[in-house]
Amino acid sequence: MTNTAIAATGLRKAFGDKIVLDGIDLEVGTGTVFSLLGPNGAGKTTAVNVLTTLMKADGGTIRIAGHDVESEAKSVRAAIGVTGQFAAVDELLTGQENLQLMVDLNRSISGNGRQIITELLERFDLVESAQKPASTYSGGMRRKLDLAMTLVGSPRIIFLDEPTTGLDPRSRRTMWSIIRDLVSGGVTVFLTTQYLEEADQLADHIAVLDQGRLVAQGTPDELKRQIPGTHVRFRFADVAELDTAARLLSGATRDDAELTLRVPSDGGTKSVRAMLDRLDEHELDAEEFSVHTPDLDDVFLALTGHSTEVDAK
Ligand SMILES: Nc1ncnc2c1ncn2[C@@H]1O[C@H](COP(=O)(O)OP(=O)(O)OP(=O)(O)O)[C@@H](O)[C@H]1O
Repeated sequence: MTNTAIAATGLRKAFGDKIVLDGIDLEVGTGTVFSLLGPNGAGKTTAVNVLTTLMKADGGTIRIAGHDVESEAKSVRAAIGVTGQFAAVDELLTGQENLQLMVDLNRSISGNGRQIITELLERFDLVESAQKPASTYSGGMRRKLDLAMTLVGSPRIIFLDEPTTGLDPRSRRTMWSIIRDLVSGGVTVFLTTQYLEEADQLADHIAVLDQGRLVAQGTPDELKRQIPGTHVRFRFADVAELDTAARLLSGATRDDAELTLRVPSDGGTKSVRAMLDRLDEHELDAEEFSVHTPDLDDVFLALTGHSTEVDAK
């Protein structure tokens, strides 16, 4: 048994002379959420297509659940579920019929198909609409049905290509909690998103894709620490304390009106503890204390030189 669910090395893909994936290496641990983050057109869907055997890479090797994507495509397909941006949902069929179709198509199902459908409808809160055509569903319901259809065969590795694009905040949160439940059940999730908050919320590991390359990889916190701007903020009871603290902590900038000090820091426990110890030595007690890390929008801007704002529509 391997602890790596997805491993890709030197992944390359071009359309004509447009290089979309320019030598990508990535590794996703079993039972973790990996988020491939990038703006529109960065190559996220292409990466998913190549990893899931839907498209042939021009170069590189990919192993999914220990199987080589090229020589063992069938085993790879049996191990994965894919939910794309363009839902597999048939608008004319009801929710239940869509799920039944997946059951009928999925020869590997061992259990009772009817029971699987009932459980999925309940789990995704779709029981009441189960007999209605999917054309009457909201965007959020359609996404849920699409994911439910992906789960019919109980895949252990799931690819979610922009699962919440276009959803309202409430439906997005519902989808997040469904994804978290899947992961707590041991499922590995490969998630693409243009929403930095989504990657921050869900992912154990984030890779930032820009112009065919991964420009950064790490945990959300590691990424945030890579860029300048992380700082620790203290608030003191009076100006005298603020004065003393400002002398003790190097690089601090003060705000006399707010009685706060802002001290550049990597936000790590070691450096924060050192600051607190220093204040403690002089019997200074901050009234408020917080570590500020930039959000992922800042990270993207710092790493790629452009924001995702205009694209994240
Ligand atoms: N079959 C194809 N033929 C030619 N060019 C393609 C093809 N598929 C994708 N591309 C191009 O490759 C680039 C990456 O597309 P891709 O869909 O992978 O990006 P993405 O990051 O998923 O973006 P989005 O968020 O818009 O889905 C785009 O410039 C796109 O136009």
